[in-house]
Amino acid sequence: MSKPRVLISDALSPAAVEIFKQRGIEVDFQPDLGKDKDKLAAIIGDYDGLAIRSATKVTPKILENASRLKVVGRAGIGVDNVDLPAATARGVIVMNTPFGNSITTAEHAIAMMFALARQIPQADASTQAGKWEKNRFMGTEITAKTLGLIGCGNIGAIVANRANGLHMHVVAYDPFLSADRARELNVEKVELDELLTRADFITLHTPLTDKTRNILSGDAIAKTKPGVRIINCARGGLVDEVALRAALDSGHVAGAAFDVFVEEPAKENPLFGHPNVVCTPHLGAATAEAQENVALQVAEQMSNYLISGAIENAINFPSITADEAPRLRPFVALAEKLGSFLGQLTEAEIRGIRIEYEGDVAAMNTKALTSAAVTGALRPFLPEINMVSAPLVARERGIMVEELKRDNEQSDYDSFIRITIDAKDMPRHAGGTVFHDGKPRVVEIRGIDVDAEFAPHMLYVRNADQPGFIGSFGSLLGDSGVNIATFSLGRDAPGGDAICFVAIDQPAGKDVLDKIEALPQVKRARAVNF
Ligand SMILES: NC(=O)c1ccc[n+]([C@@H]2O[C@H](COP(=O)([O-])OP(=O)(O)OC[C@H]3O[C@@H](n4cnc5c(N)ncnc54)[C@H](O)[C@@H]3O)[C@@H](O)[C@H]2O)c1
Ligand SMILES: O=C(O)CC[C@@H](O)C(=O)O
Repeated sequence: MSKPRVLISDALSPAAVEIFKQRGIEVDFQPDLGKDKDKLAAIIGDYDGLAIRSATKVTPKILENASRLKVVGRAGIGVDNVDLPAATARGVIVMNTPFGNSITTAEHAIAMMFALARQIPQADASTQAGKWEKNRFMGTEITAKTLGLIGCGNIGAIVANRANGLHMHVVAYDPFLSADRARELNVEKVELDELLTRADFITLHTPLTDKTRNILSGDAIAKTKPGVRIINCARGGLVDEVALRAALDSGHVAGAAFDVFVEEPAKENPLFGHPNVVCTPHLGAATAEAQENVALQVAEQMSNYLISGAIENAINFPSITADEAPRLRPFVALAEKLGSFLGQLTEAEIRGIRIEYEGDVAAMNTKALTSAAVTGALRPFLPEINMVSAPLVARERGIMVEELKRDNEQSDYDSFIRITIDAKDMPRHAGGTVFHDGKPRVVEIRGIDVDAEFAPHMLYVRNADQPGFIGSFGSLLGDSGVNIATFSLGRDAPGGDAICFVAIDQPAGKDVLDKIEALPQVKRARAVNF
């Protein structure tokens, strides 16, 4: 059998090359190739593995040409340069290295805070220009100031630790930060509005998701303390750059230090040119130590997978042995999709996730299935979660994960999985099974029987069981140009609570959802995607 071949298309530490060679893998190291997407598309078909940082974009076009590609390894955390659904659809495992560069990135955020407080880049430029402007650069002390952390995961927690050492008071907004973890980190858990009004410095450490995009919007920036300084070493798009520029121009915001931008590479940007702005070109992870860590880790993980099939830190697949894989796969999909359905409906803090297994499925590898359920439930908030890290991520955030197994005397199905998300506002639950065709189906929502396959775009509607609803709902979708693919209905009693779960061919926009919610029988309407 020929040796597996790996392409490294970004500037990884050469330590990775050595690992691949030692493990008997052929390796091509072309550190600038990621910037040339046509050349990458032309040669990717020759490789079993692709090791990248952030410059290489793994697009559907690259994946179409990647006929033998089995694994993409990201030496770093964020996988937003990889089209995950396209990779998953082609059966390509995507791995990351969740912790290797966390300390380095936290240190960059702290360095940016000091650069802002003492205007070091500006003072350096002025001094080296021979100006000696001693009176121009009046700084601010960091000691006893309040640091507002938006996101308190791996990196946020390290920033909190360093800020405590600097005698700052740290307040944190993170819906997944438990009271115990906040105490352990010596941070005060607060809501976002309170953080905005209290913080002298704000630093962002969340992923970019639908819920965090523009978390510092113009409105949010307007609520901040006059003279606040803002640091973003997480992801471009968390802050509205145009609104921030206006707030810098007006003097409301005293300074901003950005490592990441809405468009990267950032050649032009609304923040550029402002005297109180400090920018770096996505250098958060750029230390020799972090790059060595992530390169070694990604090379080990990819080699293990290519040689023995072992899966570690995969974003899109659980750790499963070769024997179990075929039987488990449809139930993994069921657990993840049920979890994802409930996670997408949940806005409030999640306290617990319960997974009940009934019948044959109770005798399977429920650990992998529970990880799949937790991954699905938390991915709307934590897009980088994977099935390996899901139990730890839940534990660290104080989310209680409970597994119950029963025989199927009570159930109509050979195998049945029910998931309950216990959120601060209310519990939500749904159950499903896999039919002989191997397709996962939802068969119960809120205790009401339904029967629906999952589809990429769906509408979930809760309504009162009253005449006229189905007609007006169907007409509304038709008038809005939304085609119904499948339609599943259920109710608890005639004239009682009803549910409809509808697969649609086009995603439904907010305008359509607003119109559905305006129908007199409707209590709630949500778009969910799988
Ligand atoms: N600049 C760089 O070079 C660089 C390097 C490494 C990581 N990063 C980025 O830093 C970010 C944080 O990385 P991490 O390893 O700490 O991730 P993490 O998953 O450990 O932590 C992210 C935290 O954000 C929280 N969060 C999610 N949604 C939220 C919301 N709506 N409001 C508030 N908090 C929310 C989560 O609960 C979690 O605790 C990621 O976006 C990552 O890609 C950037
Ligand atoms: O590879 C890099 O330089 C950036 C890495 C960083 O953005 C990450 O998400 O790990």
